[in-house]
Amino acid sequence: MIKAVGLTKAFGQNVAVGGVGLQVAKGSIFGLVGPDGAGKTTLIRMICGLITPDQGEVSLMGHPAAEIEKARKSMGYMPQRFSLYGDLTVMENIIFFGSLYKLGRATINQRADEILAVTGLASFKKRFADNLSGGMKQKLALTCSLVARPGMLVLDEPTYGVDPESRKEFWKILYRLNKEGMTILVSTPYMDEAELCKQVAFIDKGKITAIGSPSSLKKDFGFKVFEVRAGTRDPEIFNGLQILQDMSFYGDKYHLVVNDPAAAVPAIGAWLADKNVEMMSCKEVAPSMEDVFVSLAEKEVL
Ligand SMILES: Nc1ncnc2c1ncn2[C@@H]1O[C@H](COP(=O)(O)OP(=O)(O)OP(=O)(O)O)[C@@H](O)[C@H]1O
Repeated sequence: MIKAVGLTKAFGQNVAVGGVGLQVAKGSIFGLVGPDGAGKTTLIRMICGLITPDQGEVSLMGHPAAEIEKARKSMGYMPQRFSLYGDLTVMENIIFFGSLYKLGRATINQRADEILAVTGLASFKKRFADNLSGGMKQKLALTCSLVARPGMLVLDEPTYGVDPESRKEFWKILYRLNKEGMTILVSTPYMDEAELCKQVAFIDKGKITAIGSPSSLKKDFGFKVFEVRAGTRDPEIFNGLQILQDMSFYGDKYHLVVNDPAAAVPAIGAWLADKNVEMMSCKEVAPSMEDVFVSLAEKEVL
């Protein structure tokens, strides 16, 4: 459904996206996953034909860049900052966006009822958008993006800053839409959302570092991960440990990615003992998406 080859975009000296290629298959939920500033928005905007790449090409639903307008008709796009009208009600916003697609009022009303039932906003039709919670605003933005019944939906960080419960609800809606046949490309900085995608492309500093299903990315991960609880919360306590490949710190536990699992437990124990820090537990765990991403990201010296 989406094919991008060698996409590159620089802003002055800053290469926001450098030579990115990816393919999103029909029926997929494809996650573009990476931290703030990684290049997700720039890449999505090139894919949607909203900015012109310096190099590279996109085809959407078989239409090359020159005919991208044809593909746009069957594509929904929810930008990072979706412009809802705060002084219009939920229903008035939907009518406004539906009329942009030249849909008649009867069609908009019928589709609104269907989509509002899915997005859980049916009882808020008359509420002003300004008076919705953050999560509900995102659901309304999604509803507006769906009113044209796109076959493919592109969402740029739709759950950024939304509370965890609302994020879960939002993803349930995406799953339901996908089950009904919609192809979804979604960007996110959240690793728990990466786990929910059928395919994931990790993006870091404008480059794709890996593409695959969450299970294959974890299966192909070449290192072992040890979860350590220790009598300190110093995020830098393991800096300099030789077997250490990468590390993530979660407040009360460390995830140490190591290149020599046989030596890991004694080496970690000796390291902490040397610093007079108690090792409360140390066990091998399955790698998380975050472990994989951190290890693939450009290395900074630990
Ligand atoms: N219009 C622009 N002019 C100048 N620099 C830009 C512009 N748009 C993006 N950039 C820069 O390109 C890089 C990638 O930004 P982009 O917004 O694509 O990343 P992102 O992964 O979507 O992050 P975020 O979630 O923070 O928006 C950043 O360094 C950003 O400052």
